[in-house]
Amino acid sequence: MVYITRRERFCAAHKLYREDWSIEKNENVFGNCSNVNWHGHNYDLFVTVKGDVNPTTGFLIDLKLMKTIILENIVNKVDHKNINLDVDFMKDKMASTENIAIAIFEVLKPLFEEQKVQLHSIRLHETENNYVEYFGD
Ligand SMILES: Nc1nc2c(c(=O)[nH]1)N=C([C@H](O)[C@H](O)COP(=O)(O)OP(=O)(O)OP(=O)(O)O)CN2
Repeated sequence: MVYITRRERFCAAHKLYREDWSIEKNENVFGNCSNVNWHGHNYDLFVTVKGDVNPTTGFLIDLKLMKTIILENIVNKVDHKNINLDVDFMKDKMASTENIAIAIFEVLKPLFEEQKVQLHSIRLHETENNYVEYFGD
């Protein structure tokens, strides 16, 4: 079993905020991440797939194909967007790093299965110091 990883980057705005709570309660729970007028991050996204190497090509999957799948289905939808408002796969979800990573995994899993490789993990860095890894279970 071989693992291969592609990194992509995107910039996006969000806030951690529940509409059914007061501004004060949001501030108590989410701190400055609840700022009503949004804030942004430069996200680093690491997508890892696993499988067997094709003996003819030496590839697990063509990295150019991996790039295209990630760009078309994730990055083009989130880059320079508002995650709370603009992103279909984040509709009605809290825009935490955990939830974004899980949602990305759910979008990409079947697309890589079509290519006969298995999605192993999503690693999403929201800041230099904070990141989430999701393995699908
Ligand atoms: N469990 C989670 N906790 C927090 C999340 C999250 O997505 N999941 N998100 C945030 C904020 O949006 C943001 O990530 C934190 O910003 P900040 O504290 O500025 O992060 P830094 O790494 O830059 O902070 P340092 O304290 O300077 O390391 C908060 N919590």
